[in-house]
Amino acid sequence: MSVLDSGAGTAALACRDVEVAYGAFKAISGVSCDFMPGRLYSLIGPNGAGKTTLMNALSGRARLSRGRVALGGRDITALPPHARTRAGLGRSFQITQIFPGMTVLENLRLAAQAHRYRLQPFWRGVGGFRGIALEAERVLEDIGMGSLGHVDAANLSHGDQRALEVGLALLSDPKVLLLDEPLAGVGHGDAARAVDLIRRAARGRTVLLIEHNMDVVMDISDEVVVMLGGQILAAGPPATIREDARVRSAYLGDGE
Ligand SMILES: Nc1ncnc2c1ncn2[C@@H]1O[C@H](COP(=O)(O)OP(=O)(O)OP(=O)(O)O)[C@@H](O)[C@H]1O
Repeated sequence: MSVLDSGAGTAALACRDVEVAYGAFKAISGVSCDFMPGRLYSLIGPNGAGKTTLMNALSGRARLSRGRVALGGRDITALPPHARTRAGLGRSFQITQIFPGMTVLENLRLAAQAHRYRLQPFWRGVGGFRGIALEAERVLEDIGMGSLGHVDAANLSHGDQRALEVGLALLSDPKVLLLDEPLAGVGHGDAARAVDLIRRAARGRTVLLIEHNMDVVMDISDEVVVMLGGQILAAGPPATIREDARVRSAYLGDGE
């Protein structure tokens, strides 16, 4: 099913006629998408195409000048980012949100605690603390960093820091996960591990990924959404996108 189809069951995340304007300049306009449950989507396009702006519009970090966003059929257009997270929309944290001077496990525990507190502000008790510790340890294993729990987060390799960022996003167990360039700065040797992590993170959830590495995009995606000039140029399975003449001339054929 194409991301541009509508009315074919409830999308995990959807937007309709979304526009984000900075003054007179429309960074994105007329963007409508359905991201279906359990599927992995990559958002591609040349620099300045509007990929990050669309992701910000979905996560609540960019103000819409027009359009709607829905999560599991519920209109979340008016919700701020933290309320969208609580509703099941996760986004990978930026590297600056990892606390250096704290271990990997402490970072995960702190994020788990913050998430629980947002869900239930008057949450208390030893059982709760135990739950947090278990959640942090589960995610630590999920991101393949079981042996690095006691390492200072500041001393992690770039690849491990990106993996920890994904782990922080997984603590809220989101139904939909937005990942903005999770492979950025990851060395060639770590890329296969990062791809494996994304695949595992995608199990049972919808993932939307911004990624510049075309080999990874074509390998990992169920569907590829191509943006150009603030609009969606094409969307479909990797094989279809690879053969699309408009996409080739706009993007794939431009030497990237
Ligand atoms: N806060 C802002 N104020 C003004 N213009 C902005 C702002 N944020 C983004 N833009 C502009 O909106 C357009 C889309 O930017 P965006 O970052 O979404 O593109 P992108 O596809 O993510 O690019 P890249 O691959 O380089 O990250 C660009 O022309 C950019 O300069």
